[in-house]
Amino acid sequence: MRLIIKDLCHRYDDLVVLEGIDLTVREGEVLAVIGPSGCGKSTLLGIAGGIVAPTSGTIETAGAVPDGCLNPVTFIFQDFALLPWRSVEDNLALVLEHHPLPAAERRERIEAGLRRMGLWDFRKALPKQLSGGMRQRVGIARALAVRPAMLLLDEPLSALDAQTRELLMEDFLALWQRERTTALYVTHNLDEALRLADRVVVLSRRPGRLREIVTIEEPRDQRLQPSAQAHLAEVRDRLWHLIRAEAQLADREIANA
Ligand SMILES: Nc1ncnc2c1ncn2[C@@H]1O[C@H](COP(=O)(O)OP(=O)(O)OP(=O)(O)O)[C@@H](O)[C@H]1O
Repeated sequence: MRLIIKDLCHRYDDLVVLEGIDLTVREGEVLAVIGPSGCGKSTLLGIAGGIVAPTSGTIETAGAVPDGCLNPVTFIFQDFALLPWRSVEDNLALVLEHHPLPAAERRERIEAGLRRMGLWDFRKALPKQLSGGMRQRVGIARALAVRPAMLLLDEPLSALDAQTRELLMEDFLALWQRERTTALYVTHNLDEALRLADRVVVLSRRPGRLREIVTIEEPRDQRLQPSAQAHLAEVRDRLWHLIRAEAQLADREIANA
């Protein structure tokens, strides 16, 4: 599935948050969105997922959805958004509850999701009994249980320590290798963007406008190899300069206000 955003603007009362965004998330790509704090990244994601109605502009989806897709556009959140009183398997069951599925298929989807994320042995555990990384794995397994056509990820690794983040990045890489699910991935972390994304969108300071789109040419599975490092370091520098310039301008605007 692809997502086509045209001339999108959004404001909360008098606060203009996004302006003139034209953007296509292509079929099967991982598009990372970075930008200074408060520039409207989460708002853009909320609009893409239909939970925030834009002030103006259009959002369309196009293209095929996977067989058995129950919810084409599915979120993965930073805080995992699990129900604390439900076991791991019941958190997965939750997203299937309102769909008329045969019991066997329901069980199969839950088991497949749990096994895929290495959670089968923890299916009876409550979220509080799991580490942060495991909880986010439950969040990912739950998202996958509906066989989404597009994932919307709002800083999914930012609540995790560096080591766990690394492991979860490997999980995402394996996921995208296997399923090529289209993804819009909001992050503050340049290393995550460089590791996971096909393209990186840089938003300006608020109101967020499209500042630049940078393509990362290296195949994802080769980005840790020494031969890729020089070019990735260049891309990183470029992204960092863009972000830093925007953040500095935002600071100056606040100082002069
Ligand atoms: N529901 C809301 N009502 C009013 N203002 C809001 C609302 N949601 C967000 N904002 C404001 O809109 C601006 C953009 O918020 P948003 O969360 O989209 O930015 P962001 O780029 O994701 O921020 P961060 O990088 O800090 O996570 C911020 O100034 C925020 O305070």
